[in-house]
Amino acid sequence: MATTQTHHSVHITHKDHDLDSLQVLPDSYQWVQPDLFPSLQQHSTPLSDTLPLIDLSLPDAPDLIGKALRTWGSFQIINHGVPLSLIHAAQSSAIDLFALPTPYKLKASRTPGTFPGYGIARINSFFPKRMWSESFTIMGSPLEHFRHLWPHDYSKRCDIMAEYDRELKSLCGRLMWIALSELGITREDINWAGPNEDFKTCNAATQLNFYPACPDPDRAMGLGAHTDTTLLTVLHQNNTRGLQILREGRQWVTVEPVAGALVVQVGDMLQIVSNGLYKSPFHQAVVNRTQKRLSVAYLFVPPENVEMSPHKKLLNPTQPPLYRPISWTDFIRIKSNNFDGLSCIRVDVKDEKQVKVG
Ligand SMILES: C=C1C[C@]23C[C@@]1(O)CC[C@H]2[C@@]12CCC[C@@](C)(C(=O)O1)[C@H]2[C@@H]3C(=O)O
Ligand SMILES: O=C(O)CCC(=O)C(=O)O
Ligand SMILES: [Fe+2]
Repeated sequence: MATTQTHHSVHITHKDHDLDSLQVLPDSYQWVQPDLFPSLQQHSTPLSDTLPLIDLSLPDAPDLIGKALRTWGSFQIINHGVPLSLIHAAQSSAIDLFALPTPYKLKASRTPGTFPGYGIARINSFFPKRMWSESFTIMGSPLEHFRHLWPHDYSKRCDIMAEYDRELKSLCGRLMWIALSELGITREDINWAGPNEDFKTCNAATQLNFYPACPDPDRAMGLGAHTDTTLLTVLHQNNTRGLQILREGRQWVTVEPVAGALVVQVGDMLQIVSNGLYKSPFHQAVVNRTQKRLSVAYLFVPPENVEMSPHKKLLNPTQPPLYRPISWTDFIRIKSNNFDGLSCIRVDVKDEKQVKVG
């Protein structure tokens, strides 16, 4: 595993494989698991845990969420208020998109240096082998791309994605206040939640991930282990298993698909704000021999140029800040060249003494 960007371009070209048509796993896709997690091999006793499933409509939800965030950095929620019909409509547009012939999809390719559009995940560039997946990223309106993909039928699909963005943004605002309140941080303590204190000033991307059925799933990887750069990621997976979360740095735990549930994960930015009390979990997506898999990830990020830093309410002489202040714009730039972006902004012991706490 390289720590700086060395490997593949993240743009799909005509020369790339059409994964659906392959009967044998090409060498370029034969995954080599990075030696990132040495303790994975050392422990023989499995942790027989499942990711907490929380009913957001119940009064004990905030308490359970606080606990899940401090232990797993993740949980699943039901009764979250996002209409299931909308989730299914977004998912069905994603299925239609990836089913289009490759030359069509290439018309909506990401252009170098930008995120929106069709291609492979940014993190491909850090790994020596290719991942068994394709993706489409939506930031703002997908109109220009959708017009190429569905010249006669783009408008309704744009409306669905706009509605998905509104609903998920509002859910993320709710979840942000729960996560912060559980740390004792109140509305008076945050000055970047926007005029209505609902985090509507935050930005987001909707990432559609598609994992075709794979002829040799044990030797391939859908999406390699990574942490998200976000504040929060809220993910819907279809009814096919694949998402795995690294538990206590030592065991991959499969997140069981639950109809209508959404998986919530802490991202690096919330790890910074919480001064490491909430940790962004490593996660990966494995693939399947017979079933294709689809996930829709909502990546909720801070306003572009506001500096995020460990919240001062969480700091004291024995708990000094672990990270230096950084904006989303600067941090995503660091992460585009460094796999472990958080280590690049960690305050080391000698600097800690110089940082004023309080
Ligand atoms: C908001 C974002 C998070 C993301 C980078 C991006 O600007 C848009 C794509 C996102 C995504 C989705 C798949 C996994 C991930 C690591 C990647 O390669 O692209 C995340 C990025 C991230 O969290 O850094
Ligand atoms: O497909 C999945 O379950 C994981 C997707 C993911 O990690 C992401 O989009 O960041
Ligand atoms: Fe992710």
